[in-house]
Amino acid sequence: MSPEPFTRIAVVGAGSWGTTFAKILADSAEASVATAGGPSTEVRIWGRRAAVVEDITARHRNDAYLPGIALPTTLTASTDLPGVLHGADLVVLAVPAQSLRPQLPRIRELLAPHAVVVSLMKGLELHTNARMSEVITAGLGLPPERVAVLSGPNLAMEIARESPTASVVACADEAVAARVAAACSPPYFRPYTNTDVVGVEFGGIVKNVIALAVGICEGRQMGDNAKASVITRGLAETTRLALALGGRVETMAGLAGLGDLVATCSSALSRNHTAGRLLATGLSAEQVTATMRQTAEGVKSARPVLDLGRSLGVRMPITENVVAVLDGEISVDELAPRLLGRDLKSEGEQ
Ligand SMILES: NC(=O)c1ccc[n+]([C@@H]2O[C@H](COP(=O)([O-])OP(=O)(O)OC[C@H]3O[C@@H](n4cnc5c(N)ncnc54)[C@H](O)[C@@H]3O)[C@@H](O)[C@H]2O)c1
Ligand SMILES: O=P(O)(O)OC[C@H](O)CO
Repeated sequence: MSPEPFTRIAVVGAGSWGTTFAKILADSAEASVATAGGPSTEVRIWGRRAAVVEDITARHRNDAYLPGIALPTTLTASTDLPGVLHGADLVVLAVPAQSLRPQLPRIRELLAPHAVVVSLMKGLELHTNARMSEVITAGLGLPPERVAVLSGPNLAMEIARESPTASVVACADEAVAARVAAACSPPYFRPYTNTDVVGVEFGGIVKNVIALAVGICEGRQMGDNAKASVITRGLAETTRLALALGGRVETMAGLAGLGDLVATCSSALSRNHTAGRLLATGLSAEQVTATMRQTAEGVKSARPVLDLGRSLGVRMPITENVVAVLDGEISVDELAPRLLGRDLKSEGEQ
C-alpha cells in the first residue's frame, strides 16, 4: 500500500535549497496526480523578502537564488508565516542552521497537530553542538518519530535544472521516512529511506568542513592527489565521529556520507568549496562570509564539530586545522604541512 499523501506542504525558507525542494515537492505531486489520480497537494513557501516571494508567486522564478529556473506554476510563496503554515501536514525547514532556533517558538504556535517536520539543513548549532533535528524536536516539542531529515549529494542548482539525483530521507520511524520520500520523488529525484538520523545528519554537516579544506587545496593549487587524500581522510574522520554518536558505517558509505562528500568537494557550485577557495586567496572567515550571498554552513559548523569530537575523544585532524585557519591561527599554507607532519599511523587506526 502506498503511504498516505500529504495534502498541504509548507517550506520555510526561500533560498536556493528551500525553493528547489519546493519544486521537487510540487513536481512530485503533479506526477502522482497524473499517474494515480487523487487530490492534488498544495506547496507553499515562506520567505523573508517580499521581492523574492513576489518573484516566485507572480513570475514563477526565484532569480535571486536560482537564476534562469522556471518554477512550477502551482507553487506559491508569501511572507505571511501563519498563512503558509495553516493546515500544513508537512513542514519543511530550510533556513541557515544558526538562525533556526529563534524561529521555532513562532512555528510551534502555528504547527498543525499531526504535522511531520523535515529538516533540509546541514549545520551543527554553535555553543550547543546540537544537530538540526535535535533543535527541532526540542524547539517544537515533537517526538523524534515526527521529525525527518533529508540529506545527500544535492547541489540545488543541478536539481533545479532537473539533473538526475539521489538522496536519503531519515527518520526514527521508517514509515514516516517512506511517507516523506513518496512526497519528494519526481522523475529526476530518487530518495532512499534510512532510520540512521545521526549518520545522515553528520554526513551532511562534516562534509561542509571537509569541502572548505578541499577548496583551500584547489585555491592553492595543491593538485588532485591532495584533494583525493583530504576527501578520503575526511570520510574517515566523519565516520569516526558518526560512529561515536551511534551512527552506522553503512550510512557513511552511502549517499549522505560518501555521496555528499564527493559532490560537495568536487563541484564549483558548492558554496563551502567556494568559501575554501576564497580562504585560499587570503581572505579571513568574516571576509569570506561577507563576500558570499548564500550560506556556507561549514564556516560556522567547523568549531562545534571539533568541540563535539574532542568531547568524545574523536580525533578530527582536518576539522581541527580548518578551524585553525578560520580562527586566523594558521595561514592556508600551513594546512598541508600540519596534516602531513603528524606521527605516522596505520590507515585503519581509529
Ligand atoms: N543550496 C544547496 O545546494 C543545499 C543543498 C542541500 C542542503 N542545503 C542546506 O539547506 C540549508 C539552507 O540552505 P540554502 O542553500 O537554501 O541557503 P540560502 O543561503 O540559499 O538561503 C537561505 C534562506 O534563509 C533565509 N534566511 C537567512 N537568514 C535568516 C534568518 N535569520 N531567519 C530567517 N530566514 C533566514 C534567507 O533569506 C534565504 O531565504 C543549509 O543548511 C544548507 O546547508 C543546501
Ligand atoms: O553548496 P553547499 O556547499 O552548501 O553544498 C550543497 C549541498 O549540501 C550539496 O549536497
